[in-house]
Amino acid sequence: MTPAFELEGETATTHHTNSANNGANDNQIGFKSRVSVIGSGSWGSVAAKLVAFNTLNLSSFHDEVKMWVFEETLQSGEKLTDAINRTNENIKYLPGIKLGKNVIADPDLDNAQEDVHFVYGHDVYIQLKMQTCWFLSPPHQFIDNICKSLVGKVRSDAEAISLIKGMEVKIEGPCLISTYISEQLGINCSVLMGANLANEIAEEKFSEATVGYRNNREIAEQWVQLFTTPYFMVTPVQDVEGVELCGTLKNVVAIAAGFVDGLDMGNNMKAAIIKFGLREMRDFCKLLFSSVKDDTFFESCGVADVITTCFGGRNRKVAEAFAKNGGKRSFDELEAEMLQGQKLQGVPTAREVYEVLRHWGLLELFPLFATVHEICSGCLPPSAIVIYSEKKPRLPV
Ligand SMILES: NC(=O)C1=CN([C@@H]2O[C@H](COP(=O)(O)OP(=O)(O)OC[C@H]3O[C@@H](n4cnc5c(N)ncnc54)[C@H](O)[C@@H]3O)[C@@H](O)[C@H]2O)C=CC1
Ligand SMILES: O=C(CO)COP(=O)(O)O
Repeated sequence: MTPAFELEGETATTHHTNSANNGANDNQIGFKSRVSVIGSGSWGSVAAKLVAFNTLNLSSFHDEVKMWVFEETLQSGEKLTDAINRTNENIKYLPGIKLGKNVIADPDLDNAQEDVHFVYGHDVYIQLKMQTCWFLSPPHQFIDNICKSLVGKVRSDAEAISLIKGMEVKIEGPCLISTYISEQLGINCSVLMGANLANEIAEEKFSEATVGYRNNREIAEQWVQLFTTPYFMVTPVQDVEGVELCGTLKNVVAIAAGFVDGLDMGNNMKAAIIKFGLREMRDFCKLLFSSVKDDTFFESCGVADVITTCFGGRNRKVAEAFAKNGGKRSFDELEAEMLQGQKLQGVPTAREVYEVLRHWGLLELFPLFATVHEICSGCLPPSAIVIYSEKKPRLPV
């Protein structure tokens, strides 16, 4: 389509009204959606790269992708945001990878929704439902503060997608991050999960992912379009809870796999852990949401993510070191030393799952999940991943 209308220096995609009937034909104006990425860790940066590649080619989106950065000062004295904008690389969390010139790092969360006035100011019919798209990718322990600082600032028809693997535990029970975002910001929130080790996708090695959506297939298709590249294949699944819980719970299984590696117990044992883990993932999901579909476990967000994280993820790696040290060095210490600012999700998730299960009196039914937390918190030695008390097998066999 020939661009015919200039707005603030940018071309819109459809027809313009003349000044005499300004307003009368406003509903013919197509607006471009703007994408903001909230979070700039290794995965947030890769996600920005994927999306920025697509916004350049999709006429319905603004080229620019703003990426909110939790500001920090690098050892050189330079601010991380300045370094990203100077080099077009996230030199701390994803060094060596160009993000795309249209990715703009910004430390001010308010700027992530700056087009609100732009859109209201022109009082137009919104052709695209997804006028402002967000996706949120900070580690889950930080989402609370981020949402609080966004409350009341996000337009209600914005669409969000969460890439966060984790969950919130409230007094009344567990709460999915996507639900939490929806409740806090009053917007719809889909999820994207999958076997997605960030460093591999950054190097454009092939990977699959799953978009979990609630009921709007059209929105899901837009997310698929925004993320899909020749090396990143995205499948929509109408099971937001199943997709998100798979992404969340597999990190606990990966910690167990790391213990097995640290204890040099072999690949067969690790495969057993993966099997037990998948079973507990399924049971936990169904306990929380009977709507969760069996097929979801066979998508990238399910078995594929468990496998890749149990073999190549950070949770596995740090848990291996923890077991090798006989549990004498804490996860916090090892995480700081080995990951240099990157964050593990498996340890806090294991604690959260444990709290939920204890609250419901169901710990006995989830021996793998329970044992992982008890080891992480120092109540049991790493070897308890197989042998619990009195040398009885703790795993369900
Ligand atoms: N890295 C990966 O391979 C993948 C990660 N994920 C998920 O993506 C989410 C984000 O993880 P990553 O991008 O890997 O992060 P990361 O672990 O690489 O980096 C840590 C991030 O936390 C931020 N941060 C530190 N303190 C903060 C604070 N007080 N408030 C807000 N942010 C703060 C840092 O700026 C940095 O962006 C997690 O839920 C993770 O499970 C999902 C798929 C792949
Ligand atoms: O979620 C991930 C891969 O899909 C990343 O896992 P780790 O955080 O263990 O690296």
